[in-house]
Amino acid sequence: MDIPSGWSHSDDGKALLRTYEFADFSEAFAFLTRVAMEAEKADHHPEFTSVWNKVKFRLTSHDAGGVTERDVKLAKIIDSLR
Ligand SMILES: C[C@H](O)[C@H](O)[C@H]1CNC2=NC(N)=NC(=O)C2=N1
Repeated sequence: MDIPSGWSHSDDGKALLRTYEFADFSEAFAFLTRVAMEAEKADHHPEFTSVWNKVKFRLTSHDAGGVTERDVKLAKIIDSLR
């Protein structure tokens, strides 16, 4: 499966990973808010961790137990919101 550039597969192959860095926490959180609204629309939700100016995503399809086209689509949406 082709994945968008900037994303990688987790070691177990079950998720797509990407870390974004921002100027500060406020920028990072504003980005997360945009992602949250689009994830709701897509009915596909990212796992994420946030530490000050960095946001790390892990995309997987729980029902399928791995990466599907829904994750690839969400990755592209997230990229478009950066
Ligand atoms: C019913 C609804 O479509 C499912 O629960 C969705 C919601 N969001 C989801 N998000 C993610 N990342 N994986 C899923 O399998 C998933 N399932």
